[in-house]
Amino acid sequence: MLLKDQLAEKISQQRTRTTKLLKEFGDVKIDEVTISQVVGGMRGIKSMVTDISYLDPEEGIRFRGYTIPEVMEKLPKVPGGEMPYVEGQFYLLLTGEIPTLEEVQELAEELKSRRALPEYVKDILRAMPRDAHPMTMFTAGIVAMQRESKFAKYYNEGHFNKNTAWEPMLEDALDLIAKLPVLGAYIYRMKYRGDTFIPSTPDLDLGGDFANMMGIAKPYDDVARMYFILHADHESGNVSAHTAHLVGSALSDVYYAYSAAMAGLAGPLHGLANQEVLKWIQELMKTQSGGQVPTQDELKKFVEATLSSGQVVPGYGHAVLRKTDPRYMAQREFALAHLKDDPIFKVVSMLFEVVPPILSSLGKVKNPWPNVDAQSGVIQWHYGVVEYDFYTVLFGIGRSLGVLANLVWDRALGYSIERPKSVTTDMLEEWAGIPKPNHAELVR
Ligand SMILES: CC(=O)SCCNC(=O)CCNC(=O)[C@H](O)C(C)(C)COP(=O)(O)OP(=O)(O)OC[C@H]1O[C@@H](n2cnc3c(N)ncnc32)[C@H](O)[C@@H]1OP(=O)(O)O
Ligand SMILES: O=C([O-])CC(=O)C(=O)O
Repeated sequence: MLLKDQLAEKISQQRTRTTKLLKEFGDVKIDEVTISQVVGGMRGIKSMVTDISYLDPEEGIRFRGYTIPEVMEKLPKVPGGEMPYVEGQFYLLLTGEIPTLEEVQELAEELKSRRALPEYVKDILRAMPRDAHPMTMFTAGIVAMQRESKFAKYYNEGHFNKNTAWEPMLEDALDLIAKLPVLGAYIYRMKYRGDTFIPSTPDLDLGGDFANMMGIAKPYDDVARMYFILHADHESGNVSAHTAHLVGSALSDVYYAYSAAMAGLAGPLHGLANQEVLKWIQELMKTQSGGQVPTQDELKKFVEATLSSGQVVPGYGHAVLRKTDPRYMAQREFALAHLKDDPIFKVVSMLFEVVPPILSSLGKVKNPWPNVDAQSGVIQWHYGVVEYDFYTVLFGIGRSLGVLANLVWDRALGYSIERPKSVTTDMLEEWAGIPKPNHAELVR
């Protein structure tokens, strides 16, 4: 496979760099840590390494050094489509090189041969209560497939070797990336389309086949491609990527690591926010404006009511970004071209004007601007995926591209088991110079 040959070459170059850094410069300091960082979710601590993507707080994500518009322009496009091959994004993330059409098509063919979902996974999904959340089903489906792991087999047969461990990891990553769209579409059609299934079609690329299995006409194939490419990676500290890295660092295979990552993505402060945005807009449209597009004033009141009830405004704010998310802008551009008159898109656009000044006025929100989740659901809704519970599954299909590329590289570079040090509150107080509490004072 062209991908594997190119990757092998990159790995050998990168190993030299990492070995030199560790051997000759291992003691160089790159950060200092404060109490507020330790208590506050390790925000900003430079403690992980990845070359797959990098997030600048002002600019947003770059995939292997390329901005979103560059990726969209440079990756080979699917014939007859507006968007690039999703497979090309995986090629880029894994190797750092923009693939040729031939390289992407070879990878697409390879993935097609790995799509089949084991029957027992379908049985497990069917045995679950139909009202289980789609992310519960998605996560369960992934962990159930762990018995297929080629890495686990290689390890269990005693073949583990730091030089070759990336190869069975790559095998597992290819298998899982190929199967996730099938798993996602199966869950969708089982849960929301009365058990009517559409088989995978071998002549379609990953994004095109996903649209086919979902049963949604063009341009949903391009919507799927755009969605998966944009959600592929967001450097390594976000909850889903970090979880996969952590779990994988124990030499757990791709299935264990990615199902754990999906459990994190299912949290409302992370990936689930895209479902929350649509749910919240639906509530607004039902209760405040009788199904019509609300006025700016109604919108302001609704946002203020959300905040005063102690909830966050979903789709706004970010742990690292300090500007509007370029993934929001890329999807907004698509929406302006394809669904400009959609009433929900009008609300989404009005929120872009109304929410930031309100959040800024609170004086505590570090980023009042929208993130990716504020814009993705409306596009899905427009093309008929109105079951917003499902949106995080879409995110999970896309996120596999970056997270699994990282897991392959983790093994290629022999990264260690992750094990940061925890400290006690007594220790923090001592470092802060706070006198030890006197028992008599505490009782009073
Ligand atoms: C794909 C993704 O995961 S993107 C993020 C998706 N999540 C969301 O959209 C949920 C809404 N947003 C949020 O809850 C937050 O902005 C997060 C979780 C994304 C980031 O959290 P933090 O890094 O802690 O943000 P920040 O430092 O700005 O928080 C400071 C304060 O502002 C509040 N805040 C931040 N964003 C918002 C928001 N959208 N609405 C209301 N309050 C907010 C925080 O809750 C915190 O309040 P507190 O001090 O009373 O606890
Ligand atoms: O970077 C983060 O913390 C959250 C996010 O936007 C993502 O993972 O896509």
